[in-house]
Amino acid sequence: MSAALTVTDLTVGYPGGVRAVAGVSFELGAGEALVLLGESGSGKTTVARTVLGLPGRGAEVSGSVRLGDTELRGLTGPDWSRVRGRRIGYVPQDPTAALDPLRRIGPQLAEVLRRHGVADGRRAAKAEVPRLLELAGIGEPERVARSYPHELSGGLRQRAAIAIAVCCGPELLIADEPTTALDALVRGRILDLFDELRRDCGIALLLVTHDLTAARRIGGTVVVLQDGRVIESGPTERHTLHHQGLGELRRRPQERSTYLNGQALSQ
Ligand SMILES: Nc1ncnc2c1ncn2[C@@H]1O[C@H](COP(=O)(O)OP(=O)(O)OP(=O)(O)O)[C@@H](O)[C@H]1O
Repeated sequence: MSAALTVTDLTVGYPGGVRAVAGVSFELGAGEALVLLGESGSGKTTVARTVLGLPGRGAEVSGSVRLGDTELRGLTGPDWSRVRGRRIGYVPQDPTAALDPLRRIGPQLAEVLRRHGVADGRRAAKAEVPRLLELAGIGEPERVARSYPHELSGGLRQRAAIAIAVCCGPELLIADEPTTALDALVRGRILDLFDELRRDCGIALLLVTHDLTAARRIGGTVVVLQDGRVIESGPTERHTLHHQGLGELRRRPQERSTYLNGQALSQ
C-alpha cells in the first residue's frame, strides 16, 4: 500500500512553552481513511494545520510530513500553492469560513478550477461546475450554483465547501470537525459523502474529530491524541476506544476562522 500521508515524529511548540504536538507519527494509505480523535486541546487541529503548512505564528515545528513522495516541511510559498487546494483539499468546521459570502457558489467553484489550472478558461470552468456539485451529492446543482452561501441550508453549504475542496482532484482531503455545526441527520449524510469520495474517487481522508460516533462511521484507522501525544492507534472497527477520558470528549467553541480553498486563511 502506498502512503498518501506519512507523519513522522511531528512536534509543534508555541511561544510560552506550549507543546501542542509531541512526537506524533502515523501513516495514511492512498485512498484510505484515518481519524484523528481526541478531546479538546489534545492537538488534533494543530496536526492538521501543520500538515497544511499553517501551524500558526511563532510555531516551532520539527519532524517530517510527506504527501506521497513530497516532503512538505520546508516548502516555500509558491510550492504550497501547488499543494494546498490542489493536492490537499481542506474542509473546515464552518463552511461559511470556506465560502465567500458575496459570491454565488458556481463562480467560486469555477475560479478555484481556473486558479489551479484544472480548467482551461472561464467557459470550461463554468461547464465543470454542475458535475462537481453533483459529485458532492447536491441534487439541484444549477440552483445551488446560482445561490449565494446564505441562501443555502447548513448541509448544502457544507456540500458546496466539500465540492470546492475536492474540485481539483486532491489525493488527500483534510476535514476538521466538518459536521459539528450540523444536525444529526445531515451529519451522517456528510460523513457518508466523505466515504463515497474516498471509495469512488480514491481521495484519502484525514478526519479530525472529538466524536466517537463519527470515527466509527468513517472506519479505517483511528489515532487517538491526548496532550499532543498518540495514546492509541489501530483499525477503527476493532478498536475499543475505551481509553480513560474518551467517554467524556468535549470541545471548546470554535475560536479560529479558516478560509482556505476559497482565497485566504486567517490564523
Ligand atoms: N497558535 C497557537 N498559539 C499558542 N498555543 C496554541 C496555538 N494553537 C494551538 N495552541 C495550543 O495547543 C494545544 C492544542 O490545541 P489544538 O487546537 O490543536 O487542539 P484540538 O485537539 O484540535 O482541540 P479543539 O478540538 O478544541 O480544537 C492547546 O493547548 C492550544 O491552546
